[in-house]
Amino acid sequence: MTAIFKTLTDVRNVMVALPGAHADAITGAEARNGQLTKPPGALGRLEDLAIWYAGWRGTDRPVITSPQIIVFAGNHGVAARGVSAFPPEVTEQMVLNFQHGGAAINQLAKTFGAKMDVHALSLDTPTEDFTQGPAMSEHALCAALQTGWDAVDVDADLLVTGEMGIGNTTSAAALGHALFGGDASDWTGAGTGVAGAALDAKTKVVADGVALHSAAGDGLALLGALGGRELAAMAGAILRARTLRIPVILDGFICTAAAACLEKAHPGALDHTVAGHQSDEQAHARMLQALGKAPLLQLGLRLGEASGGALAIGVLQGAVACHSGMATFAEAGVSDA
Ligand SMILES: Cc1cc2ncn([C@H]3O[C@H](COP(=O)(O)O)[C@@H](O)[C@H]3O)c2cc1C
Ligand SMILES: O=C(O)c1cccnc1
Repeated sequence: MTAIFKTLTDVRNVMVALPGAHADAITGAEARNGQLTKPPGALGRLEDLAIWYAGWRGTDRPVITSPQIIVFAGNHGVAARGVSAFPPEVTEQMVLNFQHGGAAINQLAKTFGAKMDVHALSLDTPTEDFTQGPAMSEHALCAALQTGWDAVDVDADLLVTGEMGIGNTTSAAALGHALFGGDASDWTGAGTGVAGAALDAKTKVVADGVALHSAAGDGLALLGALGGRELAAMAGAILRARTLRIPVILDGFICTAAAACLEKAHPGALDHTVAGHQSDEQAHARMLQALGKAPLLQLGLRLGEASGGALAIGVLQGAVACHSGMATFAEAGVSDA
């Protein structure tokens, strides 16, 4: 299925018709898991992961051959408020770095055999400062969702979405606060290294933005009011992956905030996703908890770019390789209990 997003109604129409996992494949994978040459449960969470992956791929013995990583980049009007330790031009400079293979995510994509695509979204036109009005119009939001939707390789069998956008931890914090409540300080963190009075000012920007837009509407409306083009594109890609039954590994705080908008708009929209890691950005743990997602890794990363999600590809590859490649007790002639 493909879709053209002209208005948010078009997006909502897709969200009410999302496919689920294949029940037969789950049943088959559970049965196979019970016959593999290991004590029951000895592969811990890898067993659940493999069964989850099998369900979405529709086979009890899946393989992962074509992981895709997509990094979306966008610029933020709110960056003019001094909310980042780095200037906005770094967004475009890092896009060039991605294209030349020099960023952390390039090395991780290569390490885990993933195809990596980079999409820069209107970098010369930052979103509006969300303390003054909505970050994006409905038209701009839909265009960014569409970019993400179109970026997914229909032949991929695993997707990781990531981002680059100076100022986007402020957007993600505002979304967390608007979607899940609490105080602005619960959701606002260091990002690239903001501390002290600058962190207090960043927290106030988050509080002001959420106060202005708290009545914007559902998760999609809040994504438009407080998000950024790269966040909307990640949401669009995650949604497309769901329609294609491509499992998704979420990256850090910003990716999770974008994904959370989908879950809030339509509970269950993230059932085809796992949390790749828990970022060091202080509010990521809270956001994962609110979504009921237990991270696969916790390595103290606070980078974004899809880096934590990329590392988790290796964990999922390991889980699926064991599940699909191991001998059963009967095949190996090993006595079971
Ligand atoms: C050189 C560099 C590379 C990055 N790669 C990811 N980010 C990360 O930092 C930014 C978010 O932090 P804040 O909200 O504080 O601006 C995002 O671009 C994110 O992907 C980077 C940041 C920098 C400076
Ligand atoms: O968790 C993240 O994705 C993150 C944290 C800090 C800075 N950039 C990204």
